[in-house]
Amino acid sequence: MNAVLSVEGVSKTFRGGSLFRRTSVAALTDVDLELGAGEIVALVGESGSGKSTLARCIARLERPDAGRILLEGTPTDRVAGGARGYRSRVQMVFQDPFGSLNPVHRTEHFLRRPLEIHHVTRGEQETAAMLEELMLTVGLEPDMLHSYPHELSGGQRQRVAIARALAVRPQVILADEPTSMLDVSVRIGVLNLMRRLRDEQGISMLYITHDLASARYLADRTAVMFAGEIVESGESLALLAQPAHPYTELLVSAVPDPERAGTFDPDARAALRRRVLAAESCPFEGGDEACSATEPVRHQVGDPADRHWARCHLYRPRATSGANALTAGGTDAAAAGGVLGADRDGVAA
Ligand SMILES: Nc1ncnc2c1ncn2[C@@H]1O[C@H](COP(=O)(O)OP(=O)(O)OP(=O)(O)O)[C@@H](O)[C@H]1O
Repeated sequence: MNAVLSVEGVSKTFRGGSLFRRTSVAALTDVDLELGAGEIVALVGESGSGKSTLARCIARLERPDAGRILLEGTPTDRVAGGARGYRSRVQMVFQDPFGSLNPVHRTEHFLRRPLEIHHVTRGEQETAAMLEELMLTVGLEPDMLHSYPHELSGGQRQRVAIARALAVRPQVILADEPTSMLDVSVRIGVLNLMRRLRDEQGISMLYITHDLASARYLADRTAVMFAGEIVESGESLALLAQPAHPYTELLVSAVPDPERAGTFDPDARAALRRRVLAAESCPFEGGDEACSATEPVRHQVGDPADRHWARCHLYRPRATSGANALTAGGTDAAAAGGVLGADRDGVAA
């Protein structure tokens, strides 16, 4: 598959502290990621693993210290039309639909502005038609163009934010936890909208989430971030059925599974999770020494068609995949309903 977006060896360290007590956080270390045309890739990992920093680097809101990001083979800072040209092709949708829409403006304002700034439409008639089309595309009544944000529900606001991103006809949408602040009942609608936009308009998406079940439901591929590195990646169904990195296993084991209650020890998992969150080096058994001696290489996992790999010294091929909460209900959204409803802490708790 030809990559629309390629992230190659990107690193980013934040430096801070006082003159006498410098601190630094390696938010991203040598990250590689590809997004194919019309592909949805989920980026999963716990809070602080570097997901948003990666999205912000791709959106040119942060500058990487090393590595490069290419849009159809062109470095992002050399894309025709400069920053505005790039932004018309790569749009970001943020987590907070409440904070991202200025309360003093009506919906129409949010959609009209990008049309005008990026010269998408010519003349009032074309603009009015486009405004209506955008509303219908995201499943909102055109009447709501006259509504203020406080008159809309959270789900409706996030649809307006998505319509605003669509206004410039982007090739790529970076969606940073777009459903985590929405009521459980409307999350699935927003995920279905994103899927429909990919199917109908061929838009590629990077979907950042804590919610593994929604990654499985929506994304063709899933990449797992741990402490600023991508430690595992593959077709979502294969990866989540057979997690190979111990960190992915830990995330999967946190997904509520009424059928398999008691198959893992919650105390042991909580203790491991505390070690993971405090970790500066690999906290998994035997990994620390091995990882500081040599970088783990990528191991292919399972069928090559699944493009599934993991980077871990502990990796050993397994004969069969094990069932877990994410494999129990097939791809049916209803089966995953309880899990799609997990809060940002639901997976991470
Ligand atoms: N502007 C900044 N200055 C200093 N440190 C930062 C900055 N932005 C992010 N960080 C740090 O970089 C690390 C990665 O943060 P990032 O927000 O990318 O993680 P995340 O996986 O998106 O987390 P969350 O899911 O909570 O948004 C964290 O340790 C964070 O504290």
